[in-house]
Amino acid sequence: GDPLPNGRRPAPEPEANPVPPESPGSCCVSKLTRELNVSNKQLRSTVRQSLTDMKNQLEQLKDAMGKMALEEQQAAGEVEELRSLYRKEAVERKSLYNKLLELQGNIRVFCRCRKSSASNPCVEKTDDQEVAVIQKGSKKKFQFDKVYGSSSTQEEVFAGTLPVITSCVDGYNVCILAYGQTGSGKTYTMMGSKENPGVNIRSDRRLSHKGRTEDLTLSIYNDTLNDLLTKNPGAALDLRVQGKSVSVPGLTQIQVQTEADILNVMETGEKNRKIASTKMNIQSSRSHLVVALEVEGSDEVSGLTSRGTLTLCDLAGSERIAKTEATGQRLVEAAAINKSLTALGQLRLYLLCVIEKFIRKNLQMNECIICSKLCFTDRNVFKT
Ligand SMILES: Nc1ncnc2c1ncn2[C@@H]1O[C@H](COP(=O)(O)OP(=O)(O)OP(=O)(O)O)[C@@H](O)[C@H]1O
Repeated sequence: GDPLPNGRRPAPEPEANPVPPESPGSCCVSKLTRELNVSNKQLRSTVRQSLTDMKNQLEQLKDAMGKMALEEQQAAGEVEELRSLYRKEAVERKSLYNKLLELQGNIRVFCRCRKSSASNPCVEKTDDQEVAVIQKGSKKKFQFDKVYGSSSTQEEVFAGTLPVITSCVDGYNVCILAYGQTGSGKTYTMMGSKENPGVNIRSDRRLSHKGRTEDLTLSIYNDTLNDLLTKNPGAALDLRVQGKSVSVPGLTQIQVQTEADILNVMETGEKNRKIASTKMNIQSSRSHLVVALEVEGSDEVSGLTSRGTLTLCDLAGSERIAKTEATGQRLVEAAAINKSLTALGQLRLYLLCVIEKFIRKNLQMNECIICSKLCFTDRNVFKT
């Protein structure tokens, strides 16, 4: 520069950014900064890539969910279609099943033989539908819808009744009657023992598995109705007939679900049953025992519900009065028993005539055979 007035030269101007002499520490920092910048860039690019991938995946997920919703809608439609088909099939199956039972005979008679003893006439099962009774040297044969031999088990007899018992769940009313002379095994067949239960307990068990069941138990003694499940079993009840329905107002009704409930109801009923002795059997039951099971069945798939009643009757002994040599109260009982059994027989005849009329009208037949044993002629006279 130009010399100053005082002859001195101006001091040189300092540099705007003087570059400090590089120390070993600052060299390391700049290297690290560079590296940091590089990894920052890489990280940004990775994050950008991940975000793009996630976006793509979200799009795919959205597509998949849309497809699933569509498929679900279609599946729901198919399920509804299958449900309605099932409903139709269930109704058809029930109707065919029950028609089959009707064709086999709406009234069926089974015979269960007991082991013959020296004092009893010899009863012998000759085939599945025939028994022979040998008495005083002569042999008489009788036909039934089914014959159970003297070695038949409780399971076998129950299996024979099972098809009609199953109808109850479909809303049909079914009645099973045990009929026979005193000591012939009616109570054994219907009630059985704790270890080897009969039709009553087995059907109760079976039906309580299939639907909601309610038990009613009553006895009929000398034309008097007694509720066997009430705390006051001696009180007589009335029978009410309204149109086609018969009811006993005030009859105790107990809901049964478990096996313990069933046994409890049966035991209470049995305890309250009037038992008196006769000449032929010390533990002779002198009353008819009626156990009615009201079953409400519902199909969870189709939503259909039905209500049926299974009536199980252990009738009083059907022996002849003269044979038992009954006198006094026993004679009164025997007369009442025989009167009610005769009424039952008359009802059977009436029912058979109704069935015959129905068959003639619907099938236009002049002559028909019902239950394989009864033959009707044109004048409503029947022969066995
Ligand atoms: N199939 C059988 N196997 C074994 N024991 C039987 C059989 N049938 C009946 N009994 C026995 O015979 C006896 C009389 O049977 P049960 O009481 O069932 O006759 P019942 O027809 O009900 O008589 P009642 O009319 O007097 O009531 C009972 O001790 C019973 O256990």
